[in-house]
Amino acid sequence: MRPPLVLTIAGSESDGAAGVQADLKTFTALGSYGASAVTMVTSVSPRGVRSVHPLPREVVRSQIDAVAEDLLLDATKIGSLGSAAVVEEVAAAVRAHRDRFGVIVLDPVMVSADGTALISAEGAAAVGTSLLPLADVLSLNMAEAAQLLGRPLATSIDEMRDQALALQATGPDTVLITGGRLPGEDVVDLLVHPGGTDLLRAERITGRRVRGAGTTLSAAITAQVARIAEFDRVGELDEIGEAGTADDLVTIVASAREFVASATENAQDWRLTRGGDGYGPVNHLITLDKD
Ligand SMILES: Nc1ncnc2c1ncn2[C@@H]1O[C@H](COP(=O)(O)OP(=O)(O)OP(=O)(O)O)[C@@H](O)[C@H]1O
Ligand SMILES: Cc1ncc(COP(=O)(O)O)c(N)n1
Repeated sequence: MRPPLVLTIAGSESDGAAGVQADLKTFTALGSYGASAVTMVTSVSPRGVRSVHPLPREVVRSQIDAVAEDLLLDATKIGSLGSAAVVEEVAAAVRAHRDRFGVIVLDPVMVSADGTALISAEGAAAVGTSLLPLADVLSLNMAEAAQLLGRPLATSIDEMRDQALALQATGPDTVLITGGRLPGEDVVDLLVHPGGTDLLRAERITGRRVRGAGTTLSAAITAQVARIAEFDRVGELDEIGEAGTADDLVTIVASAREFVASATENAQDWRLTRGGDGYGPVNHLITLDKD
């Protein structure tokens, strides 16, 4: 017997709102065992990013190989990578044993919420050429979609759909473009999958500025994918109802969005900083809240 097992390949983010820290908390909150391979170290506070240090490629490779050679992974999330060298090393590590990583969810983090670049231009280009073809699920915001395609930011749902289809053509079966940046009363995310296109609407939460929602969403999708793989393994798919059918990813994404929305709402009143300002995290551990 074993729990759903998930690996995150991503950067450390010192204030715990995004990056590996947010991934591991989210995996835990959703019942998965989380392993990690750290790709870079960032010094971040709610006021912004102070420094970004990609790790040497061999350090990243060694962590991935150690985990993938020995642990029975159900799913892997790939997040922030920092440099073209690390992107290429991660792609090489995955290609060497593609079957050992389970379902791969790629969240190609490019820019932090305060506008700081988290990867070089060559690194971003390498994500497009080397990692997109290896991903099963691509989860990204509108700015990341535009950058990967070399197009302007989408200004309508139709343009989001065109960009999602263009990204799907590069490899991943399922592409989720999140629409936090598209103005409107509702937030609309767009999901393209083998069965068609779905628009996922939710009421926009207004209030304090949030950081880490995108990271938490892709981590929640990864954890749910692993949970379904685990139910499948032990022959208990019936117990989770719809989320075990052909519409898996639509249901999984919808439930991951609900998780992020509750985690965002729940942390609206948090004041973690001395000055009380800056971007606030979501409450990743909302499922463990006893109140
Ligand atoms: N104001 C909001 N109210 C409700 N949901 C939101 C809001 N903003 C974003 N979301 C949801 O959060 C998820 C992440 O979306 P977003 O487009 O903001 O990604 P992001 O830019 O990577 O986020 P972040 O930089 O905060 O991590 C999506 O599911 C989106 O619908
Ligand atoms: C190491 C690291 N990873 C990711 C993000 C951004 O995440 P998000 O897009 O969720 O704000 C970040 N700021 N730092």
